[in-house]
Amino acid sequence: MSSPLHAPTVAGDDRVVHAREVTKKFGGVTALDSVSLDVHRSELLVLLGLSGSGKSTFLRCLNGLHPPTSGSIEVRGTRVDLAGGRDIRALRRDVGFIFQHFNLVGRLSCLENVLIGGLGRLSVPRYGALTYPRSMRAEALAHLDRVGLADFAARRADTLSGGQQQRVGIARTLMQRPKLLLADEPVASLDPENAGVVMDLLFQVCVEEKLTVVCTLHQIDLAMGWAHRIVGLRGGRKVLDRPAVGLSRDEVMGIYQRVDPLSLPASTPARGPL
Ligand SMILES: Nc1ncnc2c1ncn2[C@@H]1O[C@H](COP(=O)(O)OP(=O)(O)OP(=O)(O)O)[C@@H](O)[C@H]1O
Repeated sequence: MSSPLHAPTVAGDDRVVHAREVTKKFGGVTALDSVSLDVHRSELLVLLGLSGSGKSTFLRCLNGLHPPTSGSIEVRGTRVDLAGGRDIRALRRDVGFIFQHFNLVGRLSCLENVLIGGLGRLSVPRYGALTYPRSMRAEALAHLDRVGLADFAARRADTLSGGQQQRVGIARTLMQRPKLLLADEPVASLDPENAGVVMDLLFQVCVEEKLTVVCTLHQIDLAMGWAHRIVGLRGGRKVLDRPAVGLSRDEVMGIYQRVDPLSLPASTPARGPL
C-alpha cells in the first residue's frame, strides 16, 4: 500500500481541538509540559515521539480521561478541563477511540462489534445483532463494506487477522458517528502492509467524512506518508509542529534527539537520533 501522493497540505478551517499550555503531571513526572495545539476539521495529525514523551497522555486529555494539571483544552467548543461528568459523557459520544489492540469482543460477530459503536444512540442495551433496529444493521454493514469486510459480517471477530480486526475497529468507531477520532498507535501490532492499509483508511475517512484524526505513531514513514501535519513531543514538550508536506526526514528525526547537542558542553559526545 503506497501513501497518498495527493495528500492535501491544507485541511479544513474549522478548529476542533484548541489546547493551550496544557501541563499534565503524575506525581513528580511531568508527562506534558505546556503543550499548545490546534487541530482542524478534516485534518489528520500525527503525534510522534519517544516512548514516554506524552503522546498517549495528550490523547487522554483530549477525551477527558486525564484532567490536565494546568492549561485549557477545548474540543468542539466544550472546555474539557472544566467539564463535569455529563458534559464529558456527551463529548465522548463525539470522540471515537481506536486502540492498539483493537478491543473487539472476540466471541461476537464482526457485525455486532460494529453495532456496539452505535449503542450510545440507543436507550437500552442490545444483545445480538438482530435486536438492533434494521436501519442500524444496514449502517453497520455499510461501514464493514467501507473497510472491505462486508463478507466477514457474520464471522467471529477473534477469527480475523490483526489487520482485519483493526479495520473492524475503525468500522465500529465510524458507527459512533464521531467528529474527532483519536487513534493510539493503531498500527503498532500490524505488519507493514496492513499498517499501510489501516493508515490509508484513516486518511480516507478523515478527508471524505471531514473528520479530525489525531493519531500517535512510532513509524516515521507512515507519519510522513499519511499525515497532514506532524507534531513531535520530546519529554512532554512540543518540539515540532509542521505540515507533513515539505518536511524532511532529518527534520522529523530531530524529534528523537534525547538531548539538544547545542546544550551539551563541548567535551560531551552528542547522542544522535535513535
Ligand atoms: N496513569 C499514569 N500514572 C503515572 N504516570 C503516568 C501515567 N500515564 C503516563 N504516565 C507517565 O507519563 C509519561 C508519558 O507517558 P505516555 O504514555 O503519555 O507516553 P507515550 O509517548 O504515549 O509513550 P508510548 O509511546 O510508550 O506509548 C511517562 O513518563 C509515563 O510513565
